[in-house]
Amino acid sequence: MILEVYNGCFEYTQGQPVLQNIAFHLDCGQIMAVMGRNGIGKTTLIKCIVGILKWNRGYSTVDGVRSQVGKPMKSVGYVPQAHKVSFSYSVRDMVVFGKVGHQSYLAAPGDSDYALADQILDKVGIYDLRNHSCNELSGGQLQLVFIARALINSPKLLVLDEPEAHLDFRNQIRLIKLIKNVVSDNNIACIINTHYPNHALRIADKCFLLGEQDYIEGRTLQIMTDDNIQKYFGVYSHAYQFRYKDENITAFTFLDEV
Ligand SMILES: Nc1ncnc2c1ncn2[C@@H]1O[C@H](COP(=O)(O)OP(=O)(O)OP(=O)(O)O)[C@@H](O)[C@H]1O
Repeated sequence: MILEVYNGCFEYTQGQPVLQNIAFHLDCGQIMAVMGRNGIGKTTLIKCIVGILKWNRGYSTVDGVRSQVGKPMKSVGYVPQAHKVSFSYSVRDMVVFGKVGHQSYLAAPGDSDYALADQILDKVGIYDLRNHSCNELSGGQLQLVFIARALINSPKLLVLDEPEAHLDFRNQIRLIKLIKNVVSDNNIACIINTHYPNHALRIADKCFLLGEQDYIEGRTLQIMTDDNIQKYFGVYSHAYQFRYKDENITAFTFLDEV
């Protein structure tokens, strides 16, 4: 087991809980999609797991180590929600400095760090951008840079907050294939916050559906049902199945709001 959340509770304002008695675990090689309405607490959950926020009650561990505010965990590769901000670094430096960040602040990156960064940039599909300044990138390109940066430390748990937000269709597909490959090739685990149920159905072993009063989690196909979509999103949907390249695909069409 790589991640365990035990009875996690969190509130920003006393008496107004956002997360209540959250409990689940994730094994190596598994991907979990976290889904729920806007403002329900998905990012808050992720921030508690990576130690940006402190659980009010309960705890979480990654690879047996409890998350602690102010102590970034080397075993976690965290990619926050994309914000278009200015970075004058080149793409390569941005990725390499992700590694140095876990070493002494005096440590300068070496040739092997840059070689590794190039390898990861190639894997993520943005090798050609390696010498561009991050300031020149689109929101989607910058998002891919941050994913490469998260991968440079060989994390055991990859935590992605709406990574597809700025990506076009082709890059969305490339990203979910990349996540699936990175997780299985390295036998790591991944939590992904997403507003795309079809992505969850395509890559997630488990789903976590967060509601106002409760949550459900379990195997993706058991959680992502028309009834649960109606209950947790207030939307009528229709799930359909088909085969593509020897794979059984399940996908949703949204029909109307409840
Ligand atoms: N720093 C903060 N202080 C007080 N309240 C906050 C803070 N950050 C978030 N909240 C509130 O906590 C709730 C959960 O926010 P969170 O960002 O976790 O939602 P989310 O499910 O990730 O939303 P979205 O899908 O829109 O990204 C929201 O009501 C939000 O307004």
